[in-house]
Amino acid sequence: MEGGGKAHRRSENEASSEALLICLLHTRDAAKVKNHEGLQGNEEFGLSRKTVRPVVKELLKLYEDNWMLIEEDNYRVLVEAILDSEEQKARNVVLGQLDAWSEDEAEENEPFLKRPRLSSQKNQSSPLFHASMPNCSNEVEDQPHGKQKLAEFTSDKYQDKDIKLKAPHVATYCRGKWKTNSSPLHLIVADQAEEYNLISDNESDETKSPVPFVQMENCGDESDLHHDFSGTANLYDDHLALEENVSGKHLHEVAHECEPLSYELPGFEVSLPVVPPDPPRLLLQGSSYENCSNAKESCSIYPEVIDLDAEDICTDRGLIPKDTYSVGKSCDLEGNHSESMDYKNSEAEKIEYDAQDTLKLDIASSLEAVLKQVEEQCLKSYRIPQAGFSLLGLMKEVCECFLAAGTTSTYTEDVKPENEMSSLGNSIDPDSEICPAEGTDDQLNLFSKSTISNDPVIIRNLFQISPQFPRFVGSVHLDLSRCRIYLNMDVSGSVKMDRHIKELNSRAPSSSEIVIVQKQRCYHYVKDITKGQEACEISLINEINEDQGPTFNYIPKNVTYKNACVRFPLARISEQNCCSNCSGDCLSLEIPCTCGGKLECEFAYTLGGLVKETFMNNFISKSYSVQQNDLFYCEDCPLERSNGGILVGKCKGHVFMTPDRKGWGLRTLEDIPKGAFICEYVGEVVTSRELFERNIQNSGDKHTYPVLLDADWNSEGVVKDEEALCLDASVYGNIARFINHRCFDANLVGIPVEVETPDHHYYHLAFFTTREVSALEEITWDYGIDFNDCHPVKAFQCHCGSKFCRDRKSVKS
Ligand SMILES: C[S@@+](CC[C@H](N)C(=O)[O-])C[C@H]1O[C@@H](n2cnc3c(N)ncnc32)[C@H](O)[C@@H]1O
Repeated sequence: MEGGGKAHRRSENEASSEALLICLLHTRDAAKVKNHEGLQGNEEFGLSRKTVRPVVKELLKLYEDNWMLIEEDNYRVLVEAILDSEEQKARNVVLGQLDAWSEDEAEENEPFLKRPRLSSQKNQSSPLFHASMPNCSNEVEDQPHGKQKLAEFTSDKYQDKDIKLKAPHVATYCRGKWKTNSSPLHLIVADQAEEYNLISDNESDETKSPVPFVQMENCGDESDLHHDFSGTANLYDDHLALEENVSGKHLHEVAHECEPLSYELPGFEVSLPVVPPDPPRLLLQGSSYENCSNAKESCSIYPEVIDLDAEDICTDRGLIPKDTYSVGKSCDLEGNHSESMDYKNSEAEKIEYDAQDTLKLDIASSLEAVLKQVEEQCLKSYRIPQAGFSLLGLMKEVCECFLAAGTTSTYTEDVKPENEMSSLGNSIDPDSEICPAEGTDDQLNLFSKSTISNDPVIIRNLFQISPQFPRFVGSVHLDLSRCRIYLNMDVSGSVKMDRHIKELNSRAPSSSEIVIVQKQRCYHYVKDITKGQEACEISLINEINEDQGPTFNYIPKNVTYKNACVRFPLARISEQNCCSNCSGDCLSLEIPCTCGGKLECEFAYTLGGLVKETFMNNFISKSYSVQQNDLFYCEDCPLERSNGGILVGKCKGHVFMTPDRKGWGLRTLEDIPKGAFICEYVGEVVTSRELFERNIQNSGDKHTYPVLLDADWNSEGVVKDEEALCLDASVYGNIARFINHRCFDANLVGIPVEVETPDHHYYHLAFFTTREVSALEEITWDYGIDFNDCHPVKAFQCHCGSKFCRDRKSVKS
């Protein structure tokens, strides 16, 4: 029944539409069109029902019988579709190459390859950015633009009540003795659920900016990844897979998503079905690494060269890609790459593109005819005086404009390349190598070194400037068909162009080539080193060398190794220091609970969850004595919350390879206020004896700087060394194991915090910021090492860079 009803509606719509169209052609007045009764059969404009009907039919099919979409903008869609259809018919006659195409076929195929740009869309960026992932477009609508999964360190949602803080018992082992370290420790934590927007607010405006990142993120399965890397195919798909894309969308959305690149230059529309897929579907970026990581744990994120070589593109049916054409690469844990994108497996497969030989226009063999045709159309459509007009000349001009724009990063209003990049935490090295081109000819190098700006060019802007760019199939003076454009995809997934376009002497002239090459500097990226064990993802990135990260096992919480005794008799704990009502929000109580009493009715945390400044300052400056400190515990401190997964958020810090010989380090991607909880130092709880044995086994090769927990500090006697508890994060640990040392002026302090009930009474080491920390700043803590003392474990040479550096050797060198 439903089907019948639908058919009925369609029929009605068709009839109405024909009438409306005819009326529209006559009046060009939507108001009059509204009242269209009795207009059926009007053929005043020579448009027969036969002409109109199939177009209307297709439009209705395309818009799922949503007549409103067709009706919008004074039926412009319909009019354009019919005109296109008629034009196509005319072209077919001129070319004499479309004999096999029946009129109906032409009507069916052509109108939907060219989407009318509504006047309101004139200033919009290329809709291709919206359409890069046909199979994902529906999801995109619901996603925030360019949101990156990063986390937040601040904790303004904390409603912590009392926390129980103890004196720091971080210690180092020296001369067979543990030294309690009065220097702070530190560490990192991520929490909360504020998403990080990779693009500016402006950019997230749909009308101004593409949504490359979003789209890819939303398509996070493996196949999507492949799409990412094979952007060319995607782009092509976007044009051709119109019908697959437009399900039930508003016309504006549909047009925005599906409009072909060739819109501005009408001549290109002819070659839409046969032009090679638009290469830099830059949308592959953002997502590429995301998806790559989704599929695998880590990867080298860059695709292999995508070379749209003539041999790859031209087939016996014209410029149709071979099966192997799209060459997105995926990678496995070892960074091995494998071909991941098979054109045949792409969305384009759905398109009647190369499947049934329906396209018989052999443009490869008649490029001149096509150009001629396009020129004619340009002349006709734009009333260009014929003398001197040349399509290739026009293309050249566009291309040169693009190239010129590419030398500055200020060619679009909404481009903020540096900001974008820095917000990603990816430093853009001005000295980074430009990928060498084959057949380099300095004379043909469009960008001399001196004119190359250091600013990255975000590729999407390229499309904003010249949506037709990938479609250049020839040139007059500058042989664009032989140019390669080198694109780099940075670790954030953004594609940057190296503004390095060179003509290739060695290449056959009939191909457009877009080459995506991996930057020579090796990047390594792991999306989430926690493997999903934390509430937020914590990525690892190496922009410095090929090190792919240490081998260790991520654990979100301490684990107890063998003999470590973490269960202490309750009798050892001063009960009056424990608050039985601590499970609630102590901070909100009018009369502070017992927990606060021990801190002179001062709670350690602000309502925002930061460690209070007074407490912090006291803590840092105080000379701690174990026995002077009371035992506290609290179930609602930031640390506990993070352990309980309450602080669900997206990590806003990551592990990175330091450039200054410290190995891996940890840095924030956001500004962090003073007193913010960063993370806990997590590792294996071992006894000092066990640790000693480990060090022996490691033959002193490994630098292990364990934290001495020394939990039994409330007992009367002195804790024996062999029973003292330590945290060893060398094999099992969390992100804190990546925090490097800095002498004295580190930006973190480690504060012992008790978060468990007394029968699990050892403290946790929580790291808090000692000052405001800026985005991209490395997070450090003072290990408390006496570099000039002998140490059972081979000490590293300190490269902390602090003017207070205690390592004399380092200071000298
Ligand atoms: C807890 S790990 C920190 C993460 C470490 N950088 C890595 O790559 O895994 C401590 C080790 O980092 C290195 N390190 C930390 N701070 C350093 C500094 N200021 N100068 C030189 N090396 C440092 C030392 O090798 C030390 O043994």
